[in-house]
Amino acid sequence: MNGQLINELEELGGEIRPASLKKCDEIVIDQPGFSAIIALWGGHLKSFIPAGQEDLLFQSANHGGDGRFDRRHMGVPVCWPWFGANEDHDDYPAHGLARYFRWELIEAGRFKNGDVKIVIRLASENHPLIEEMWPLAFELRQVFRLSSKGFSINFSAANLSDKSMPISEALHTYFNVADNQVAEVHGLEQVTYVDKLDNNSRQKSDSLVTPCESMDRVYVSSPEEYEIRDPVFNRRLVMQVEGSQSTVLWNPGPELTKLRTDMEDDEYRRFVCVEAANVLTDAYEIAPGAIHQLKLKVRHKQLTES
Ligand SMILES: O=P(O)(O)OC[C@H]1O[C@@H](O)[C@H](O)[C@@H](O)[C@@H]1O
Repeated sequence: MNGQLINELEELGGEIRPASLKKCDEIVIDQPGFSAIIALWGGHLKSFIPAGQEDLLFQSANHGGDGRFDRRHMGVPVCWPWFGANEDHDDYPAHGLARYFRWELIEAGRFKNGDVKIVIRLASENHPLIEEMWPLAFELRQVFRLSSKGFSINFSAANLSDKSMPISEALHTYFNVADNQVAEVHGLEQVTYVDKLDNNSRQKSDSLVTPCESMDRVYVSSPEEYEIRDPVFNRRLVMQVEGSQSTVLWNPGPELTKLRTDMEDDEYRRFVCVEAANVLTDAYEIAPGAIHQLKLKVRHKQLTES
């Protein structure tokens, strides 16, 4: 990492925490209104804590294994260029490659209004293993905008190859909730979803989602705004998306969590994954030379605040 970037980061009240996760650095930003951590391993926004509040993002106490494709459940994993299992290679990791490689910091600064701006990049040409597993050249960027009101991620993918690139993807956010039994997801009422825990049957419901447990749903053609209400933390987490046609709602519940060696038995109680995605019928192709953007904006508000 070059010295100028480190100086720019320090001017923001930021620092590099060396070799913190999977032998990669983390960027730590400490501001009067919030603190945030971006792990360069996988390009995860790992933590975002507004002043005086609980983290908006969950981190598992279980660090998973040390292998490249062992996961740690936390923050905002980037699932790209495929979501779920790889259709052609059953030995490839679930949810693509982007979350398993080291991203690089390329910019640290501020937007005009003073919000913190951090830009990171993952280019296939820098990783021989990516080129072996996914022969179409690409460059990914995440532009993080961080302020006391919340965070946004502008994820972009450029197809640098001369072939169409088939994509299914998600910003697989692990939201931190005090108790999934009373947390509620609003805004997906009357939207058709594919229920992966019920033979991929298509369902629709009139009501908000609660408790947020033992569910694995893909809402297709979903709206651009939805939210989590957390009565214990007394807050709403309002999500606005662009470039995302699907929303995935996931919580493994007690039985599936017990079967996992990479999550503690009771941790399912403390997160809900609400994922800005393009999957199933919303999967798409990026034309040669084209760029696709997926944007997620998360604002925290008090429960009664409009
Ligand atoms: O890869 P992770 O972080 O363990 O997440 C796994 C889950 O991710 C969800 O997005 C999928 O819908 C689930 O089917 C899957 O089990």
